[in-house]
Amino acid sequence: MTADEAKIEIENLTKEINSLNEAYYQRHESKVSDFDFDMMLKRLQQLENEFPQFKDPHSPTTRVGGTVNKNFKSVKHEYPMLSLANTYTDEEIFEFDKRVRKGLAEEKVEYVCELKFDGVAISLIYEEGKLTQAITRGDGVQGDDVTDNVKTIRNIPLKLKGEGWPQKFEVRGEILLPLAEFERINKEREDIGEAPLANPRNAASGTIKMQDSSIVAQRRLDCYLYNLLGENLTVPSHSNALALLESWGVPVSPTYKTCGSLEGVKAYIQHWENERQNLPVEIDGIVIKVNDLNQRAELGNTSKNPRWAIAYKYQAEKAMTRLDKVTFQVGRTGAVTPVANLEPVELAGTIVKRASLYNADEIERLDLHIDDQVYVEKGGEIIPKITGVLADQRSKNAVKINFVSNCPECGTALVRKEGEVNYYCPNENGCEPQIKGKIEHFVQRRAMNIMSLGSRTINALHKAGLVDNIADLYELKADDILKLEGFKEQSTAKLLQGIEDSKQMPFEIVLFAVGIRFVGKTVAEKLAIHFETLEQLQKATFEELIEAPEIGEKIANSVLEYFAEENNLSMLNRLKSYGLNFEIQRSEEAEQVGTSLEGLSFVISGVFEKYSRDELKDLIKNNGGKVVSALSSKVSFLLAGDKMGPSKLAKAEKLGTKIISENEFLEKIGL
Ligand SMILES: NC(=O)c1ccc[n+]([C@@H]2O[C@H](COP(=O)([O-])OP(=O)(O)OC[C@H]3O[C@@H](n4cnc5c(N)ncnc54)[C@H](O)[C@@H]3O)[C@@H](O)[C@H]2O)c1
Ligand SMILES: [Zn+2]
Repeated sequence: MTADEAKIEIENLTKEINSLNEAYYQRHESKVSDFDFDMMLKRLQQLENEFPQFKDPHSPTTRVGGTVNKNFKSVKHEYPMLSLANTYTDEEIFEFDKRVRKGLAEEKVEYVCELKFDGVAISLIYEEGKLTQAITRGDGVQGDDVTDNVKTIRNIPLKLKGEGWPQKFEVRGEILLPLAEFERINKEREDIGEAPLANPRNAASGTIKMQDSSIVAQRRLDCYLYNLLGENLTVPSHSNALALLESWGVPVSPTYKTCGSLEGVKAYIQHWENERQNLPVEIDGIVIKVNDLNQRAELGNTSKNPRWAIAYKYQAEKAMTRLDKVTFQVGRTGAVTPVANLEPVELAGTIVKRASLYNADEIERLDLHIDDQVYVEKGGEIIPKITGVLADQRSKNAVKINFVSNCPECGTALVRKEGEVNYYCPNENGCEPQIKGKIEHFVQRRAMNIMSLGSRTINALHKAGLVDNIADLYELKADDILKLEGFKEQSTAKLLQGIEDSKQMPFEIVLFAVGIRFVGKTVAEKLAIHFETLEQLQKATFEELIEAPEIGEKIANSVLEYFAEENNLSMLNRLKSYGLNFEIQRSEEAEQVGTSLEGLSFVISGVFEKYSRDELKDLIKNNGGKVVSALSSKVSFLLAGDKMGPSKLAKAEKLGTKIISENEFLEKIGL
């Protein structure tokens, strides 16, 4: 390689890696696989070693990849938060061990092996046994203060157990989105027609940087801690430090192991290579660390990594195959998603025929052509995805794949709303998959649970002209159903009974089942509890909607749009006339325990520390008080939490409504 060639390659790699880092750390997106990324970085390192004269002083090989975000207060780390050197091969583990022993003049070395959790790094600061600050890694020198968000993570202790902790210390670890939770969130996103989150790691890093802590709290993040730092720590080794953390109630994964030799390290790597499938969280490898803290100090750090540790990464399984074509699916909400149809190929023990392509931008980014050779990979994603295209193997006249401009089902021109990645078919009431999808959504187990109504029956009913929307279900007659193929007396009676039983479903389920965009199961529950009746929900203004707990602008707008549609109103009216529930059923057992609030009415606003808004609501009612949703001159108190809207405060002041805090309120009822 000539110097000129090296210069060009160094420049190109530097540029590309910087841009991948930016996507990864700022936008929580992986444009290439981690393996490809690591290989690019390694190549750059090699070239820089050979041609140091062309090395950019800010080269990504010398810096920790993350960045600091302007939306958070940035905090300088007391001790830099470094990255880890990584490898995918046994030989390099061997080399690492050799380097370590040489650096320690052939002293005896003990290693601790840990799982390499695939989430986001976090540093927690405890003072007097209390959690006072949580900071992201950022660029390694300074990070973002995300304390409010981290406090919502249930297994992170806000107060330590036991005693004898140093006055101030730091503990570092990884915040993760458990796989089950990742799947739950994606199921819910599917319910409301939103694109799924790509993988647990990117979802965790996106979540921890959210501005609204209440949304963070809904996503049940988890955390494992693995590093204790501070002045005047008396522990001699890392394994002692881990034991100490455990005794204080800090969540340490019990999977770590002390190994006296490289053989032990290798056995650990092998064990977890298979066993990791059974973990509730994702790992991307294991970390090997020198145990003795004095030896660590002797070895020291480079500008980017400690010299006393290395990560062994497992490679995601990958396969190459041919792209046959791209088909376009229309969902219940009208969202059109592209799917890659592949020549079947084996990947991680299963045969893969399809891969998700997410949206139009993804097709464009991959620059896909028919018959392309593509790489498919299974990461945290359930459906495999295309991670690369062999563009140089493409024939000259290959046909480029473009996103369709009309609905593949009904031909209507697709629309793309500003700020959204998806294209939609706007023909809500005339597009087959949307019509059937809405009915399927309504009857599913998690909604109205009419299990006698499968998608084949829905198809048949629709084809026979009996059912065009969910309200039509309640007008079905035995005679009509009996005319359908395969229906006898008994199956017909069962179907009608299932429909009849669904009338008992509570309001919050009905609200979810009717399929308002962005109103998933949890959101429907929140809306039902807050507004109590359909009538009140329907009357709610934008301001009143966003006042409801955990309801943001996007949901508020979608609810408003839904009720502005004449078709929806007449359908709701029909459902009401058939006897479906449109009012919350308050449990009668909620006993009244006191009368101290009799004759008083309350508006609750903001975020509270000790009780949720619903709990506060119950406390008011149980003590004889009344909760109302809007301020007026008749309201006795505004129970105000954090982050209350300024307009509400101004209104209360104008009306002369008394404002009380959570603590004052609790005192009032003797709690
Ligand atoms: N696909 C992409 O586009 C892209 C872009 C940038 C970075 N990346 C990936 O991210 C990596 C760089 O990120 P990085 O600097 O955070 O390195 P890293 O994630 O490979 O390793 C360092 C991190 O590992 C974590 N970790 C998990 N378990 C640990 C344990 N038991 N002990 C110590 N640390 C533990 C810590 O958060 C630490 O900061 C790259 O190697 C690449 O794989 C991918
Ligand atoms: Zn259509």
